[in-house]
Amino acid sequence: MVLQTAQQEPSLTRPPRCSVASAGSPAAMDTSPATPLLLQPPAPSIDPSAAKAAVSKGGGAATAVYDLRREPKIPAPFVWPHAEVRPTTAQELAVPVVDVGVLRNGDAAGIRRAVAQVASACATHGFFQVSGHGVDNALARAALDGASGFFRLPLAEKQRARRIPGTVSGYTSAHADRFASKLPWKETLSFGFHDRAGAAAPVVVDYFTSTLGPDYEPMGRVYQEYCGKMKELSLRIMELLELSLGVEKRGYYRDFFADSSSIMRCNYYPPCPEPERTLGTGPHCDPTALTILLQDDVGGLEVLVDGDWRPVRPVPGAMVINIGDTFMALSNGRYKSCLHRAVVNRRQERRSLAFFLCPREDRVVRPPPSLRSPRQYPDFTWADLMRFTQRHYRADTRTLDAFTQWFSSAQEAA
Ligand SMILES: C=C1C[C@]23C[C@H]1CC[C@H]2[C@]1(C)CCC[C@@](C)(C(=O)O)[C@H]1[C@@H]3C(=O)O
Ligand SMILES: O=C(O)CCC(=O)C(=O)O
Ligand SMILES: [Fe+2]
Repeated sequence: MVLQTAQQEPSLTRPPRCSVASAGSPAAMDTSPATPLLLQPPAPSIDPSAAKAAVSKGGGAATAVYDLRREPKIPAPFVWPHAEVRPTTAQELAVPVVDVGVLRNGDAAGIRRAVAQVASACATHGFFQVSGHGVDNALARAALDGASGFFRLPLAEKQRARRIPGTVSGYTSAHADRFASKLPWKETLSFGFHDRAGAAAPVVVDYFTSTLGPDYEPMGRVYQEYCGKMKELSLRIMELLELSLGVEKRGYYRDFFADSSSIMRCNYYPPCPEPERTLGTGPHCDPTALTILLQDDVGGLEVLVDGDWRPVRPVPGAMVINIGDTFMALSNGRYKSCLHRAVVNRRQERRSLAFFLCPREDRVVRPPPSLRSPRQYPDFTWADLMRFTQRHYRADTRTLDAFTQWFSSAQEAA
């Protein structure tokens, strides 16, 4: 890893008043000028050996070089509080596999079954898996392998796509450019997928070619097609959620997301010499509306159910679905955003692709009339919540509550 001086994140006028802390998570983003660590993942199956940490000073900024391939134990910034790395219970979570293909062929009994499965999952832990999703294996495989190919590039090449401060797009290693502690043991590559009335401009292809060059056009095309399929699947799932909530206006959620500003995130979790002391992704609810997760066969996703962290076993060909904070607000709290995390292991790298469905930035998040009273959350836009998570608050187990307090106090003061 190479230490560099952090970019001072621009801050909005009124940072959150509340110094909310929950489950040991930081009250608000640590905006002190952290000296970020860049985690260069070991090539696969490298066993750590003797530690070598050299600290050298240059130009007034302290720089330290860690080589995670050699560290016998993980650097302090990656060590999480025990409360958050609590071990997993052995018992896997029985997550229903919902056949969403029934929506395409109008199978009334199948639709009733799917609606009942979704209602039951969302009334408890909020996770379900989907089959009949229409994403062919070759495309899913290409998207997963594309992620491996990118994360195996030399650090300097990946850094050409480094995250733009204050936004979610780009490459990050351990979020070391944003946080000074509880660093997640992962690298990520995120980019936007915007479509208007179902027509998607080649924004993903453009992202790869403009950020990384024309050689990355094929990779951009894979993810452009993949994101298009994810959006189609998201809208079918919105139909099932609508039916399961008894929303009187058919198409309310589907129309709400017809225009979208979604986020695609590739997660890469290198093997870790001390997996029991860190996390790949810390305990959180997704601030977004719906997450479609394609995971490889390694396993690591865990859901908090009745105080226990329960593994979600990868089901070949299925995709994992969970609702996030924005949909919790769209259902006026009827469905809860799901609390989950990702653990790492000693032996195997793990990849997961998360497609986060988000409304158009300026769309006001408001539940359908039949679910509106009493209102649990204020009207807000996705741009408001997104900026909150990118500039003021590290998304954790109670992001929407913290956001609501911050947003309401900012409105009162205005
Ligand atoms: C809007 C987002 C913020 C995060 C990426 C998307 C949806 C999930 C969020 C995240 C994964 C929740 C856990 C903390 C986080 C910082 C992370 O570990 O990556 C969150 C993402 C982010 O802020 O980059
Ligand atoms: O990698 C996983 O299994 C989960 C990742 C996740 O929750 C996220 O990126 O929001
Ligand atoms: Fe998540």
